[in-house]
Amino acid sequence: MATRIRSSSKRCAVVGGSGFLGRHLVEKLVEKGYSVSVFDIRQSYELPGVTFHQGDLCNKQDLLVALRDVSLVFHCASPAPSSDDQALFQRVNVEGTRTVIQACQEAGVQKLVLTSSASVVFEGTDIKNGEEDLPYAKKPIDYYTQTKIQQEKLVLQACNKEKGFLTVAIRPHGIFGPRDPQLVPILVDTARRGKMKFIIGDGSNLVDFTFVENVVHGHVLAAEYLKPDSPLCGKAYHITNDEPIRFWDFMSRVLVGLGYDAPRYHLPYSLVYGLALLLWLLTLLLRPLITIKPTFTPMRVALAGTHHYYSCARAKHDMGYKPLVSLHEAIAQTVASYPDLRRGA
Ligand SMILES: NC(=O)C1=CN([C@@H]2O[C@H](COP(=O)(O)OP(=O)(O)OC[C@H]3O[C@@H](n4cnc5c(N)ncnc54)[C@H](O)[C@@H]3O)[C@@H](O)[C@H]2O)C=CC1
Ligand SMILES: CC(C)CCC[C@@H](C)[C@H]1CC[C@H]2C3=C(CC[C@]12C)[C@@]1(C)CCC(=O)C[C@@H]1CC3
Repeated sequence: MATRIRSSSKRCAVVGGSGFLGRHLVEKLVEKGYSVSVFDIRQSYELPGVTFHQGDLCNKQDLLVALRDVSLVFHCASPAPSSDDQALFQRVNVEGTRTVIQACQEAGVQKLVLTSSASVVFEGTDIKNGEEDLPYAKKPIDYYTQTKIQQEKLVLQACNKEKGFLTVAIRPHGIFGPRDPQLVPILVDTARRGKMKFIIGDGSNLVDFTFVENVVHGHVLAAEYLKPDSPLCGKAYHITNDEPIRFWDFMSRVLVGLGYDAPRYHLPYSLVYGLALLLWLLTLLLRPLITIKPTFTPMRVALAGTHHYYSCARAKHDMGYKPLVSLHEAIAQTVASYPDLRRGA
């Protein structure tokens, strides 16, 4: 490891800071008096007090410039799960994370907080109140998750108290909130195309949806509690709203809030999963000729039709985590933030 440069504990960098979660995190850090550098392949906004560095996290030289004099790094960059590009996930989430770790060590960064995912233990079957010590999925639901597992292992294994390099992983689940490019837009698009009429399964499956501000709060707490003598070193933490909700109730509340009808008709889970699998195989076969982007992928069907909610008791115990915004309030704020997605808009 290279010679350490003394850096202020209030200087931090957010890798992936132009993204949905990253930008919310940057805004909170600025509010809390941190001086923030954003490192991302794109710049999506400007904010006083924030320095932007555009580059690919697979390039160590680019990273080193952004990490100069920084003591704390948040790594929340990833290709979008929907990209379904195996080589890209491997390059960015695995090789790129290795590069982020090396760059942090060379730049004398003391703390690295990774945004992992609760899905690293999910294999498409029920998880009820899952704790962090569940084994990693042997058959992850997609390439994205497969590389999130490898990424988390790399970051946690890099924790080294003797060398003064501390790491921790935050595992959120189903992040939503203002400016989210995934969950609400995909849901509304599906509704607008008349495909949100069906409930997959009996509709009783409980899932965690986590408001982005609570996810940010978990990251900030993790950074502040990560010290050589703290239990956080080299560990993973679930961060959720701590209010599991029926998947289809959540979808209905968002849809109805935006003026659409709630799904009503039930379809058997195994039928929909089987059809999604067939469609996925078909898209693979046809890929050289045409690109099809199915709405109901096997991954989405599994996420929509099974129980998967996680305990955040460890985060409560080790870093005093408590969600700041209730699910009720979070849904209201989210719905109000999308006037353009309202029915008829
Ligand atoms: N959205 C969700 O429901 C969940 C997300 N996560 C994790 O949270 C993190 C943030 O996710 P979101 O904010 O939703 O995604 P996002 O797609 O909005 O943000 C990711 C950012 O990473 C940047 N990025 C991608 N490849 C890069 C590269 N090679 N070099 C530099 N920057 C690069 C993108 O430009 C983007 O700004 C990700 O690590 C994701 O795996 C975990 C659980 C749930
Ligand atoms: C078309 C509908 C049946 C459902 C639309 C909603 C979905 C787009 C979302 C419901 C659960 C979400 C989720 C993720 C992405 C968006 C959903 C599938 C993740 C896969 C994002 C990345 C992660 O790390 C895990 C998330 C789990 C929940």
